[in-house]
This record gives sequence, C-alpha cells and structure tokens, in this order.
Amino acid sequence: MDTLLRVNGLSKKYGSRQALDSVSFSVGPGKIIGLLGANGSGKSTLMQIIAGLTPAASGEIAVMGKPLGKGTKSLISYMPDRPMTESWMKVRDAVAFYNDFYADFDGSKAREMLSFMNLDERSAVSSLSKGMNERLQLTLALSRNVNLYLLDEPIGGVDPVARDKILDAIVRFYSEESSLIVCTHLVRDMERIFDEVMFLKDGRITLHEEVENLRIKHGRSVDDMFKEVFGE
Ligand SMILES: Nc1ncnc2c1ncn2[C@@H]1O[C@H](COP(=O)(O)OP(=O)(O)OP(=O)(O)O)[C@@H](O)[C@H]1O
Repeated sequence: MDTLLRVNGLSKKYGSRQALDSVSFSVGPGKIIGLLGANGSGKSTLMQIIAGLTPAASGEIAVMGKPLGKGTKSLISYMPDRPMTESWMKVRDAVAFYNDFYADFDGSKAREMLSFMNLDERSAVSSLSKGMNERLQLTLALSRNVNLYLLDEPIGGVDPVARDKILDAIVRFYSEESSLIVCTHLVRDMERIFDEVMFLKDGRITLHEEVENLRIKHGRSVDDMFKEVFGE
C-alpha cells in the first residue's frame, strides 16, 4: 500500500478561531514525519482529530484506505501532550491497564522499553518527573502494534542529555512498516530522525517535503528552515 494516511480538506474552528484550514496531505508507510509549527499553529488539534478524539468541522481522513472511525482505532496509537495515566498508578499498573485495554499491546516490548528507559515498574506514576513521565507515555504508545503512531511533543520535558536516548528509543522500538508523526518545537534535537517534515502555519500546511530533498534543494537544515519560516 502506497498511502497509509490520507487527510483531505480538513478544517476546524474553535469559536471564531480557525485552528485548521483545509489541511490535505498523505503519508506513506515506513516514514517518520516531523509536524512542525509555532505555538498555536494547530499541531495538537490535527493530531487529536487523526487520533479520533475530537471531530473536524469538514474534511476526510482515511487510514489504510478505511475512513476514520471504529474500524481504524486499532490502527493508530496516540501519545498526547498530557499524561493519560492516573496518579494512583504505579508504572506496572499503567502497563497492565494498557495491556487490558488494547488487544495489540505487546507486554514484552513494554518491559524491554521500560528497561531501556531506566523506568522502574514499582515507581508511583505521581512520583515521576515530567521527563520520566514522558518516557512512560512513550513506552505505552510505542508498545502497541499499530500502523500509525502519533506523538505529541514526546521530548518536551526530557533534559538535553537524555534526548538522544529517547530518540534512539523511538527509532529502535517503532516497527518499520508503520509510520510515525511527531510534533515538536525541538526541531534541532529531533531532525535527525525525520524522513519528512511538514510545516503547519496558522492552520495550513505550508511545506511538506522529504528532509533529504530539503537539504539538497535549499542546502539548509530543517532547523534553519524552521527558524526562517517561524522566526519571530
Ligand atoms: N479546546 C480549545 N478551545 C478553544 N481554542 C482552542 C482549543 N484547543 C486549541 N485551541 C486554539 O486553536 C489553535 C491551535 O491550537 P493547537 O493546540 O492545536 O496548536 P499547537 O500548534 O499544538 O500549539 P502548541 O505548540 O502551543 O501546543 C490555538 O489558537 C488555540 O488557542
């Protein structure tokens, strides 16, 4: 299959604020795509709509050729920008919860990831720092066997030294036939893992390009392009 995700003419308003304006793009299998934009450009809104958590006002989405809905829930795993776990949980409870909830959850992959992430199964979720909590959320999201992973700011709280390790975990633990869309502000830190980037500006896609082409065409890094387009 050439297209894993197809988004066509997606729009969304919050009151009079146009969060997304006729967004269209498609994503093939086996790609890591950076969804990049300034604060308020609509990245989280787009991720939430594709994750099926909030409706669009208009437009269509298809995953593996199926319209977004009940039939596509088992194809998508979403890591939100805020934790989905409950504060009473220990790390192992959070893993058990996901394991019970998702038939596609891979317990042995989760254990392997926890150890790679230096997370102790006995730790209380409420005691985790923001960065450690992100490691947990990432472990939960990537331990599902799905076709499309959506990660909203996966390394925002992680200290710069540990960022490389988390990026290595993303590359190592996502399965290569699937695709991964990740939104972030930390362009310089993350660009090494992107195959493609999309720039979202005021709710519109202004650029969607393979990173390799971008470097050849413009002779610039993604970070330089990002600063040029979004610099204030
Ligand atoms: N639930 C909501 N109610 C009202 N307005 C909202 C809501 N969610 C988002 N918005 C508005 O929609 C626009 C897009 O927001 P969104 O969170 O999608 O952007 P973002 O690119 O993810 O931003 P950030 O990088 O700051 O997380 C913003 O103007 C925001 O204020």
